[in-house]
Amino acid sequence: MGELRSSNEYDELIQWAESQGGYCSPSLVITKSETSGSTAYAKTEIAGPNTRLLSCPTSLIIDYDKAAAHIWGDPHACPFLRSPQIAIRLFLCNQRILGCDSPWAAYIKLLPTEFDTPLYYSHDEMEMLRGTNVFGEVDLRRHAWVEEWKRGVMYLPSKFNKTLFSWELYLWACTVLSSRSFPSSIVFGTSKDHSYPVLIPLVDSLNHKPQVPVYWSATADSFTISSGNSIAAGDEVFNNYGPKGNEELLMGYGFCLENNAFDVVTLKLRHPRMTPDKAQLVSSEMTESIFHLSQSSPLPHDLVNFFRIVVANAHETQRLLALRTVPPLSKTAGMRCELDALGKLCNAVSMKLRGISVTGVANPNMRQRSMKVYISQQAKILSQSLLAITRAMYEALRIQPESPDTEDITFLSKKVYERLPDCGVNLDLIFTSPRFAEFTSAIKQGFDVSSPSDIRAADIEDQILVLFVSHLLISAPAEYAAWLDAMHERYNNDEELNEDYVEDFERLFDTYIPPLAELNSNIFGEQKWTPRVMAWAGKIVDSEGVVVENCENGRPEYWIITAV
Ligand SMILES: C[S@@+](CC[C@H](N)C(=O)[O-])C[C@H]1O[C@@H](n2cnc3c(N)ncnc32)[C@H](O)[C@@H]1O
Repeated sequence: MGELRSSNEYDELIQWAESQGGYCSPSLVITKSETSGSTAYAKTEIAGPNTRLLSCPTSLIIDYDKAAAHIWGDPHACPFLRSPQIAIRLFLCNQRILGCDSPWAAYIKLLPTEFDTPLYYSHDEMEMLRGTNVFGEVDLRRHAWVEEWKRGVMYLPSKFNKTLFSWELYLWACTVLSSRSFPSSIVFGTSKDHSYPVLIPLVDSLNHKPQVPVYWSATADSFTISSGNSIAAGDEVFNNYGPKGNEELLMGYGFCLENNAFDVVTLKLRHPRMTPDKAQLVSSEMTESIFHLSQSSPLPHDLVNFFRIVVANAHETQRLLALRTVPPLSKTAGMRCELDALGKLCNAVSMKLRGISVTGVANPNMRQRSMKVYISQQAKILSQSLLAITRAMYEALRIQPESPDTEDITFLSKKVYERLPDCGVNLDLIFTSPRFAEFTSAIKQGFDVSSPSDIRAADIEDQILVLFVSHLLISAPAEYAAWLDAMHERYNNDEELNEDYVEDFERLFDTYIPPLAELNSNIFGEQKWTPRVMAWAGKIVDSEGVVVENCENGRPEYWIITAV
């Protein structure tokens, strides 16, 4: 590789571009900064708006046609029409190999050769990212680029010395493209679906500042960036790379922004196996769905809806299908579904939050600073999401919002948990309620247990709940009338309680009911106790329950929601 660096590097770049029809505003000075390559400043005030800053002639823009023609002689002979970025990366590699002999030498020699993107991180640096999306993404991206590199080099015409096209050189080309390219859809008007990255020498010398007003304009002859407002003398002159979150900035560009208003947490959720009705509700052929949490939208409707679909029982699924045409806010399929969906979402978000941590380092370097900003903002958005989920639980349980509002999630979660006895039953409630003392006493004797913990330890929670719900179905207490009616309508029919299903409960009936009837004939001696009633209760226990974490001891509890 030829030696490329010179002292007045940026002047040479400007002269080279201007000699071919390019432009650099006389008010601009481009210098080399310590940390992030070139930085542009306003030498004198730039009067805005719409003052031309930099232009690159189309003849110098590095695009697919030039890359393909340069390497394969004829763009039609290039095998990468569908992956134009491969041709451009190979082209860039070759320009670097050519050194001073490259027609783009004035540009290539100024391109950075070291990057702070995570593909350049050491093992220890990667460890600091453990638990984040970037941690997993790095290996995937490296793998994809390595495969691309192998394919690219394989198809290089024989006139090229393939041994010079090393993986390190290809990675450099990939990173140059990820950190400073423009989309062909904007530069050449190619369709968005077929957009690919192109390099625009000189115009790519500006750093990123979100929301800074700039204009990009393309003509047949050149591509120009103009300022959208006036810039005072001495101020840095920025481009605006678009609304990018820190994950995208870190992966593609190697830096992060503090208080980045466009930051998001991306949640990729694999689809569990779904019934055809649920698959229809998800309305995607994909195997996973992607959601973005942000400060302004910490609990997106489509994310909650995805969890509703995942947790919905058959009846709730039908309700969701019927509600499809209703605006997103009203897509609830009842309290149980809401609680289950929000609970599972809460677990997923908490797990993600627990998986990441900011490692404190004295005198952090640029990479460590970026990671700290990235991870702490991810944690902040995840915490906001947990708060929004807890508030949504308030709404689902019809609890009056706190006044004044609080962000204390522990306090809010405690209130949610305390509300549950008004909406459902669990083992603990059955065991402590005087109303069910007679039932509980027979269970204690019959099963030789003294508490709900004993029942859970013996792994017979389901059976006890089936006995309890059967007891409610048989005794039909007035305060459960509305719920019992709903349960009758949903599950007490021949389709739900078919012979095979009821047969499974015959053994349960024979094992439990006669001995319990001896202990308490008042409750268990009733003629109404049949395998079918127990099967009906079994359906209810299976479908109308929700696992909730006890906020005091963190233990999962199974609640049957009886509010309708
Ligand atoms: C298109 S280049 C911008 C000009 C660049 N400074 C150069 O070396 O030519 C993009 C790179 O500049 C740096 N950069 C851009 N904006 C930045 C910012 N706001 N903070 C830190 N680095 C930035 C990053 O290294 C990024 O990969």
